[in-house]
Amino acid sequence: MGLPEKVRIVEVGPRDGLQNESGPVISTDIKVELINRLADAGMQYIESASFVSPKWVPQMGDASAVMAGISRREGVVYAALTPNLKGLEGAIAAGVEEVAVFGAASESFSQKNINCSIAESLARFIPVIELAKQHDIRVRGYVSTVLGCPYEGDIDPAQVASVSRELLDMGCYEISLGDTIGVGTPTKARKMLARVANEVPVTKLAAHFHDTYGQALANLYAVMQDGISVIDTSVAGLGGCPYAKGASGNVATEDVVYMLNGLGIKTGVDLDKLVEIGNWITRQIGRNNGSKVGLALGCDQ
Ligand SMILES: CC(C)(COP(=O)([O-])OP(=O)([O-])OC[C@H]1O[C@@H](n2cnc3c(N)ncnc32)[C@H](O)[C@@H]1OP(=O)([O-])[O-])[C@@H](O)C(=O)NCCC(=O)NCCSC(=O)C[C@@](C)(O)CC(=O)[O-]
Repeated sequence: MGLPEKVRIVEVGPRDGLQNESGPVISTDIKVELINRLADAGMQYIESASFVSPKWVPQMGDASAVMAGISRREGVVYAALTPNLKGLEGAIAAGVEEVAVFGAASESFSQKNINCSIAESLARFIPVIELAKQHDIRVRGYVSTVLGCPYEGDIDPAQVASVSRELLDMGCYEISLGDTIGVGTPTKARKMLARVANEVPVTKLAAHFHDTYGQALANLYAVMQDGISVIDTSVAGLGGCPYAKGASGNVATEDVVYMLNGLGIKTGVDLDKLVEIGNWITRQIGRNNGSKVGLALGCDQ
C-alpha cells in the first residue's frame, strides 16, 4: 500500500497527557493556554477535556471551564471524552462539537477503567451516540489494550476487531486503536491491524500508540505502510497509564511531526512552535520532556 501522502494528527496531550498527572490539579488557565498554543501551532484536532467522574480522574474535573476558556479557532476541532450520558450532557452544555467514547479489548481493563464489562460499555455507548447524533456531534471510538493488557497480557486481535466493528456499527465515524501500555512491536501491530481491517476499513482507523517501550515510532511507521493516516499524539509525550508501572505517555507529537517531515508527509504543523510548547508545558507541570526531538531542538529554550 505504501506511505500516505498526508497524515491527520489528533493531539491528545491536554486530555490523555494531563489526566494522569499525580501532583496537584493543573490549573484551568494552564490547560486553556496549552490548547490555544497547540491550535496556534497548526493542530487542527485537539482532544481538550474529559467529561468523566472527577472522583475517578481528578485532573479532568474542570472540563466545562476548560471548554469555556478556549479561544476557538475556525477549522480546529476541540473534542472531549464522554463515557456515558451524564458525560455527554455535560459536553453538550459546554458546547463541545465532537466527543469520543472509550471501550477496551480486555475485560479486566474495561472493569478497571470504566467499571463495567465490555458488553455493558458497548450497551452504554448506544444512547450516547444516539443523543450525540441528535445534536450533530460526531463521535469517535477508542479501543484500549489492542496490543496488550496490564492484567491479561496478550490480546486476541479478533477481540480488537470485534469491539472496533461494534463501535463502527453503532455510529462512531473513526476507531482509534490504543496500545495503552505501549507493549507492541511492529510485526504485532501490523498483524493486529490486518485483522481489524477485515472488519473496519483502514481509512476509518487511527493509531493511538504509547511509547512505554520506545516502540511507538517504529509501530507507527509499520502501520502507515498498511494505510493508517490518522495518528494520535501528545505534545512532549505527556501522559502515562495509572494501570501500568513505568508507562510513558503517548508518542510525542514533536517526534511524529519530525519523522513525517523527514518522510515528506504533510501535517500542517509548525515544529518549532510545538517544541516551544512542549518545553513550556513540561516546565509548568514540573515534568521531564518525553520528546527526543523536543529535547534536541529545544535545548536553547
Ligand atoms: C465511567 C464512570 C463514570 C463509571 O463510574 P461508576 O462509579 O460506575 O459510575 P456511576 O454511574 O455508578 O456513578 C457514580 C458517581 O459518578 C458520577 N458520574 C457518573 N458519570 C459521570 C460523568 N460522566 N461525569 C461526572 N460524574 C459522573 C455519578 O453522578 C455518581 O456520582 P455520586 O452520586 O456518587 O455523587 C467512571 O468509571 C469514570 O469516570 N471513568 C473514567 C476513566 C477514565 O477517564 N479513564 C481515562 C480515559 S480512557 C484512556 O485514557 C485510554 C485512551 C482513550 O486514551 C486510549 C488508550 O490509550 O488506550
